[in-house]
Amino acid sequence: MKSPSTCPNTLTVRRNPHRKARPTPTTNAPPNSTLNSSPHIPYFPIEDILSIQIPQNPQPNTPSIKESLKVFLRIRPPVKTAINVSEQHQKSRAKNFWPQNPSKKPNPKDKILKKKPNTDLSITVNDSHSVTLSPPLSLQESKRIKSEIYEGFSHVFSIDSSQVEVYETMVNPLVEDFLGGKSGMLAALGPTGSGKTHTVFGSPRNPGMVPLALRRLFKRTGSCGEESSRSFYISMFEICSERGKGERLIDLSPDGADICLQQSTIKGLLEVFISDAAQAESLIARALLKRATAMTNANSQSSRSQCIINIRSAAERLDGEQVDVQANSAVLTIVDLAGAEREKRTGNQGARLLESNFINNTSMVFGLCLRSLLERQKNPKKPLQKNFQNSLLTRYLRDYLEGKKRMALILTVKSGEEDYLDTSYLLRQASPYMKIKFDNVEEPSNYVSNKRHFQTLSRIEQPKRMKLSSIDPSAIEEGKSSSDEHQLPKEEIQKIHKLDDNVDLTKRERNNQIMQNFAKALWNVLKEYNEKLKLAESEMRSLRQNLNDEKTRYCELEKELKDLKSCCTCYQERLVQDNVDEVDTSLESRVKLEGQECTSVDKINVDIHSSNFKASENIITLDQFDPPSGKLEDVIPQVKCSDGDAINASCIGDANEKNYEGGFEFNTAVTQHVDQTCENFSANGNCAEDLSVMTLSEVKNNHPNADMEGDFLVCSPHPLAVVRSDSISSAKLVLEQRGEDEVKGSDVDVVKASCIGDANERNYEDGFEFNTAAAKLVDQTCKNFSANGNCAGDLSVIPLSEVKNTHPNADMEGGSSDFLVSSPQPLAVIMSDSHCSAKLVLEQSGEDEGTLEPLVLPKEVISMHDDVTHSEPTLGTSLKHVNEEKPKRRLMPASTILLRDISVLEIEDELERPKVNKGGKKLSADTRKITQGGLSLLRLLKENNLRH
Ligand SMILES: Nc1ncnc2c1ncn2[C@@H]1O[C@H](COP(=O)(O)OP(=O)(O)OP(=O)(O)O)[C@@H](O)[C@H]1O
Repeated sequence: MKSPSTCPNTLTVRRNPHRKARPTPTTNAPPNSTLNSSPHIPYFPIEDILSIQIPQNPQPNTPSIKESLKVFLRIRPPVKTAINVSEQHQKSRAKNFWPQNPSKKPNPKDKILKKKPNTDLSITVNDSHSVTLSPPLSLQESKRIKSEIYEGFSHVFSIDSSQVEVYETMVNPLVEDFLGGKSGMLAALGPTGSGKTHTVFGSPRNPGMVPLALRRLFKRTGSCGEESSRSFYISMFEICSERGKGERLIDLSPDGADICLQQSTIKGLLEVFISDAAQAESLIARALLKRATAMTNANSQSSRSQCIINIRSAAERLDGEQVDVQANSAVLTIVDLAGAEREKRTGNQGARLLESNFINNTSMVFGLCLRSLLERQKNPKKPLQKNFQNSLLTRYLRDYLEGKKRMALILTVKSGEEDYLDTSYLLRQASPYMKIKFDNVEEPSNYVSNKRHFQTLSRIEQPKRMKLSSIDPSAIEEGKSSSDEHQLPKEEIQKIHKLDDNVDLTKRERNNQIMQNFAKALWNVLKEYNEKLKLAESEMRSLRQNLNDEKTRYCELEKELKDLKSCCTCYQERLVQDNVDEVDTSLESRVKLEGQECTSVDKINVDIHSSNFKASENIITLDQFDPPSGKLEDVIPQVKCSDGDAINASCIGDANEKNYEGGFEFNTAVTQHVDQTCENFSANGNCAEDLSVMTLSEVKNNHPNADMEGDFLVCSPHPLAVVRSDSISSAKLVLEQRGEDEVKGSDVDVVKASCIGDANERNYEDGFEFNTAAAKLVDQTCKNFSANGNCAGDLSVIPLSEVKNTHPNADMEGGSSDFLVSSPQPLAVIMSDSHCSAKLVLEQSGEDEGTLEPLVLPKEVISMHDDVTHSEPTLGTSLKHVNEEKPKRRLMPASTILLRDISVLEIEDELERPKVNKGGKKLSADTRKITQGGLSLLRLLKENNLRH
């Protein structure tokens, strides 16, 4: 046994900063302007508000209210060793039945326990602000733990301090503040059995803080000395563990139903109207009976839940009636936390142990919140940890734990040596709390600043007023059975019924305040936006001005450019170059030329680039021309190969300068045919195609290897094309059908063909004959190919030299001067530039492409040209020479070159010749040269010539 005077050899002083609390505010609450004011609601001072310049930051001169968190320490006197737990249980059972009968006098038989002398105390009070904690000798020796001094407490209550003393020092200031309109919270913390419940609720003989506060609230005397007729609402609930897994809220009021926490608000919590202390104490006694308690090794009646009591004032009106000023009334909250437990000491097992965990966790979260608040106050940049989210208790007390509302802590510890560890743990944990300051807590609600008022309002809807209709009968009934004194007076009930009328008034006033503040904030925001808007507008105006300037400059430059272009002679060439560049990219797959676009075949706008055209207008619409006199088939025998029904054709016609009309006649015929074809094709919607026109010379400029001269190309690349030469000595028609569907199973009706016709001046008809034959051959080939449906292909023109390079096995003649007009997928027509030879190469694209052997045109077709070959040997040779220089790509068959010289055209002679067999059969030298179509064409040309 250690002597109390014995001091440890070494001493550690744990210093806490000095308390900087302001003196407790005066208890004289300012007059409640809200309640005393007339019910008339003033007009909304919008003008005044708008003229207000709200400072962005608080005035530096305004002193900020800083209050330290008040931390009190109470030491429970040591329990007499003779008292065992069961005896203690017997004793403490009375606690929960408190007050059994407030009128009942203390039983003189009740023994007052004599305290053991302080022989084995681990904690001693140094003064009203500090204590010394001494480890038991065993620990001092074995673990070399030294004594520690804890100081900085708001007040340390001596071991034998009475409840009243504690109340007066610790709670009464809070109560006075509460009456003055300030909310406040007191929380009791400490290890199990240290006296938290005793301090908060006490016993019938030693009423704790709650009953003492209630008595104080109702004992507030008026100026005449009589008791005031104040009234309050009280609510109580507990948070307990639900089978160790979750947390559960229980309303402890007599008629409490299910409640839940939403944000920081308890939904469904009943508030009971109380008008006198006895009634209130009775309610609390009944609530404590409901509270979860259990016997542990450390406490015979250990609280197993966190218990929260809220007292809210019902404001008084001048006429003496009470008004529910829930909107802005203060709340006094007292929290009795379940004590932290060490398993070793409590011996808890099973469900009890789970409860222990819940209790310890809650205490830990509560402590973490306080620490986080402290760290935030040390370093405002540090974010406030959201620890409060981890338990219902801390969520509910969030405003307090974030320093928005005042609170005080009462730490309870046991003084025994065996309690050293518990005490030490608590004091170490709590010692930093004293540094916590409240610098922005709410002011009394009737003279609050706007900001603080908002903070108050964040909790205003938290408690719900209990419906008297539901509580009264039970409360009065039960009150009768326990104590007649605790009945709610009927007059009070009647009074309360009248309260509802006044609630609206208060609410409206409150709304008014909210709106005013809201309007101010909104006005400031709007002002800022207005400034920004003005800035943006001026910026936009200058940008718009810049844009206009730029536009004007652009227009001027464009105009200048146009003028320059019109003056510049090389512009035309450049234009051609540009157009042909594009053509170049598509030559591999099709003949695609740029030019004027038309939306339908019926309205073909031909953009004439050539100055050879004498037409005064630059735009000539083909449909302006008279229909041709002859049938198209007469002019273009190839048409027959598709029977005219399902032909999707590309027609190319050439005409030279002199025979312009003839050329157009021809083209008109072609166009008409195309129209007709289109009509036929309109069923599958493929006819809406654009036509374009450009000179072949333009193409040639960009494609120097293309064997063309001065020709015109009017084309609708998809799928119609009309190419007109500016030389009447050559004409070409390309008939083409596209689309996979047409190919399949087609013989005559559905033809997938690529037909190329060449004709020179003299052998024009032959050329068509040849092409007709070629087309037929292709048709035939297509038929062969239709089985695998690969016949859909575009036309392209490439020189045979290229084919030779890539297809060395191809049986072709004419060397590099040959042309290949091909439908790469899968048809290819290769035509020689020599009249004596012509070839058709059938080729399948894709992987098989290289494996197919070129298809040689039947002899009878080739032989058609023999005469021509013989008659024009030099031209073929010369062409070869030309092509050697330009080995690459050519758009038109070389035969067109052979036909270029209009001067050798003997139209008269040609007209005299007999018709050619359209089937491509070999005819006599005199008759086979000109077909009926050729005759028509030549007739037209002649007529045109004659006209000129
Ligand atoms: N200051 C005191 N004076 C006399 N008795 C006290 C004092 N403090 C506590 N006691 C007694 O100690 C016992 C335990 O106290 P109490 O139940 O209040 O502890 P607790 O801290 O609430 O424990 P728990 O956290 O387990 O609920 C009670 O019987 C109580 O009457």
